[in-house]
Amino acid sequence: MSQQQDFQLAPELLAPVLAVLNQQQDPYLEQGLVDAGIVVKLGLEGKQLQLGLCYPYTCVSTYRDRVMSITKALVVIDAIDEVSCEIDFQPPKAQFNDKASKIDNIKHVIAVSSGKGGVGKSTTAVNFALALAAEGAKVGILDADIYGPSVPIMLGVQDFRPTSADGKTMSAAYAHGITAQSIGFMIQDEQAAVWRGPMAAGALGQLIKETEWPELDYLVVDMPPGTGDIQLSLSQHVPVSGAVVVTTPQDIATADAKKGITMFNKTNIPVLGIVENMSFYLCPECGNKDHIFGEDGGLNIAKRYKVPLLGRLPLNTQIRNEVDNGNPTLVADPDGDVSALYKAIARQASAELVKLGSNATLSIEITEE
Ligand SMILES: Nc1ncnc2c1ncn2[C@@H]1O[C@H](COP(=O)(O)OP(=O)(O)OP(=O)(O)O)[C@@H](O)[C@H]1O
Repeated sequence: MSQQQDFQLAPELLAPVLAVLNQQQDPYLEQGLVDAGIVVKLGLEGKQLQLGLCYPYTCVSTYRDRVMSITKALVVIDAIDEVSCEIDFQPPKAQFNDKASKIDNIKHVIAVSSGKGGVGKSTTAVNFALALAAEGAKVGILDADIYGPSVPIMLGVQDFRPTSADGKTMSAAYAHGITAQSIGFMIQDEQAAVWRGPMAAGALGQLIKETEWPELDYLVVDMPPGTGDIQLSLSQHVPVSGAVVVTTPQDIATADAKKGITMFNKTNIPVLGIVENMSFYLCPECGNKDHIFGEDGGLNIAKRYKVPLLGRLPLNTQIRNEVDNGNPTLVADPDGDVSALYKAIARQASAELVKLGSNATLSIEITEE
């Protein structure tokens, strides 16, 4: 439970109110609202019920519908004519083990990874981070794709240069409501491409630990692609609460995604779910859905590894144009259908973290295969 309960109702009213509230199932936690610890405050003023809810996962865009449905159920009780509802969001703090070097200010680190390059991992990481923020969280993104940093361009902050007031820590960029750090702010693309493993690992460690992160609920880490390349020589400890694995549906990509899941399993990092990117092409002319890269690849992996399929994103010119021009879909079209898909992914991924509970956090220790 994220907050202390403050229930100030007479026992004869408290019982039916709690019963009604617990009949309301949380769609992600799959529990009644009371059992899930979401109901934190109850009081009565005249015939107005004062209800306080505190969600442990981000879901602001669903508040309105939820309050309407809760109110409808509660006003059936005689003593209640109306409901005044306050809603808060408090993610539970992850329990870091001793080995992991904790990052101050950051409650959860979520790695976004792909077994293979070019599947849209960075596009997904950026829109996922913005979706978590749109759903009510304080979010940062760390571009750990040392060999091909694309987050600066995707967020439209490629001209940002970190500064340091004390010579020890460096500032981060702030774009579209999220904080961003990237090696791309410091070096030219060609420089990174020739780095050897230890140098890249050192740079990544510095980026994480020496950035002045504000208070963050989630730090999304856009990992380098792959599991068997130089990325795995980045042997270090980063406390990670969970990983999101991005794949496209075709066999060659899903085979690599499986390797990614195996890597996370070996390092005890829970996989929060799979995102199937470029799932289908929806013809704007005739509405025909074409599964260009095959069908159900992501779904099949999700079933095989018993992890959720968090969402399926279409192959869509809008997604490409917007993110490649520094104005990702969540910013360019926040209320559109594609943004709704990213927000659903954000809600479910953050809810999966809650379901994992205090077992969630272990350290990434990436070593050579
Ligand atoms: N769903 C999509 N529809 C259309 N274009 C997309 C989609 N997702 C990503 N793209 C485009 O595909 C290209 C590659 O995407 P991105 O850089 O996110 O891939 P990546 O997996 O991070 O690549 P790398 O591993 O090489 O860093 C970009 O131009 C991006 O705009």
